[in-house]
Amino acid sequence: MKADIQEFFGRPLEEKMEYAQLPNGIEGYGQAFVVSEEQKLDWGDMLYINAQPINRRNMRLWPSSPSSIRASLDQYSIELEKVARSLMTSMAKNLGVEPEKLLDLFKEGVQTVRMNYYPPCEQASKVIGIAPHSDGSGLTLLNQVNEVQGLQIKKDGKWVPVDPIPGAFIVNVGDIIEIMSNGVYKSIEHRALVNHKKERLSIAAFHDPNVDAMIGPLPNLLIKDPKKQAPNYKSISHQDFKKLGRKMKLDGKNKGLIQYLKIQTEKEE
Ligand SMILES: O=C(O)CCC(=O)C(=O)O
Ligand SMILES: [Fe+2]
Repeated sequence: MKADIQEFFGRPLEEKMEYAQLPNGIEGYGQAFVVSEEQKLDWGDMLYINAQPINRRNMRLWPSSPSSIRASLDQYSIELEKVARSLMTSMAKNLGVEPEKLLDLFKEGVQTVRMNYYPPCEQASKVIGIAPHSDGSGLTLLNQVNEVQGLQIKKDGKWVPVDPIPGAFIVNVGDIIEIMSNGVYKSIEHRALVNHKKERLSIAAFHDPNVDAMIGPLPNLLIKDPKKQAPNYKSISHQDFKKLGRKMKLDGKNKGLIQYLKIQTEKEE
């Protein structure tokens, strides 16, 4: 997977443009979160594909060269889905909820894969690879493809670098798990910086519930713990969640969709 994607991004622009995003779509080769003509663009290209369920795949936008890339993506998608489910099983247990209550929402779940390519930039400090955001997913498995540092997470108000460890995945809790766990698990705000000499690549696999799922605090969780009985987030259909998410430019976690869905308690105000 790593070698294939590295090769893909190294191909001439004309070839990559064969898989260019269609108007008003984000699937394919291009840039994410472009919502206006005026905004400053992130310093990176991406290839974004729908991976699961299989009927959501648009093979027109899956590169066919290098010749192994489709098979690699397919295998990658299947294996990562297993990892995500196993992590969610542990998370549900940790919440005191039967794993099926969470896993059922992710059955026939939507998985998308976003491959990021950040070219080097002489003036690296003046640009950003990917602007601060929390993932709108359930769970993200992030793979830093080469050993160029760039990812940072926000911890206690400060940006902390996450060093790439060969063979390791970074697990990001996304907004959907934050909502489903009623805020017990918090989605993580992160961004990617650009290196002034070296290119950087990453692959993010986003694991989302199935298209018909309702996104809201798990009812069983609310019943179980009397202290958590009040939902801290509004419930919304998965489809509306995605529609709203797409309209928002990446602008940190505090202004994102998760903030909009939060039910403010007096304590926090
Ligand atoms: O490149 C990275 O390490 C982060 C990518 C990312 O946050 C994303 O694709 O959502
Ligand atoms: Fe992200």
